[in-house]
Amino acid sequence: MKVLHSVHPEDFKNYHTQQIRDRFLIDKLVQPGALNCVYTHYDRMIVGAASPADNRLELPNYANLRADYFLQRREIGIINVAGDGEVIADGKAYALKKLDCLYIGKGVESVTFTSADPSSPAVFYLLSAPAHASYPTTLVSNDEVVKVNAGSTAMANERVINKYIHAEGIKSCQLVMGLTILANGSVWNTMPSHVHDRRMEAYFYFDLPEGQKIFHYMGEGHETRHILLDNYDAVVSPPWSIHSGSGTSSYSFIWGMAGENLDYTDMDALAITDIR
Ligand SMILES: O=C[C@H](O)[C@@H](O)CC(=O)C(=O)O
Ligand SMILES: [Zn+2]
Repeated sequence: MKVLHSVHPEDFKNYHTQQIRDRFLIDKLVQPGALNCVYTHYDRMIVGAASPADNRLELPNYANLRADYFLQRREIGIINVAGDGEVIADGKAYALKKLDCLYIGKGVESVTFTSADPSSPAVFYLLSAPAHASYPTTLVSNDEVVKVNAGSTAMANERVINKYIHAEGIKSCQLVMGLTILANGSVWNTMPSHVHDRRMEAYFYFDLPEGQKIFHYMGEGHETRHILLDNYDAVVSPPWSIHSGSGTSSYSFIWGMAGENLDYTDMDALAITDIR
């Protein structure tokens, strides 16, 4: 499993384009018929994707983990962003339509992924953090999840925030996870920007039309840089970094965090006029 190491904010100021991409970009995650994971040293979050074709994919026991099985000391959040699929956790099957979320707790030994129709395969985005207690495996569909309206058309940031795994939602040890859908014509996410020193974050962009790009902004609020992303690219955000994006089209993205707490609202906002 590929490893991403942590970066100091003073060093980041000197990074050129390729260094930023090498240190923070997680691309080529989604590959037909394959499961890929990247181990980050930001709160030891593993970022992955499973896209079964006509095959069954298994969450592997990576050598990096030195564990008996993947979830021996970990929990995982799974969101499907494409065709209908199924996840089987220790023999129990869960059907996930697009935008449904499954949490699987520490101690589940076998996790497998399949697509209902190989011509319209599921794409399961995966986030896994270390866990020290076992919480029940829980499926929450997009129909039943808590939705929060944010932004406005005038600011080109009208969007719906869907919160799945957090202090008042699906119970977890440290994983916080959800997804945000931009309204047609809105292109700005997470603007005004914020940081949360107590948690890292990873963004995974999807439903970006072919030929379009995401400008994802990162860095300390007074020292920002950008990185250009494609559909199905993920990017890690260190605790000292803003994480905001604008697209050349509307899009959606999955956000996920791990760290000190499960409080979604524990954020320090920056005034738009203070961003440099
Ligand atoms: O810490 C929370 C995350 O950055 C996201 O939930 C923000 C987001 O989805 C948005 O404003 O659109
Ligand atoms: Zn955030």
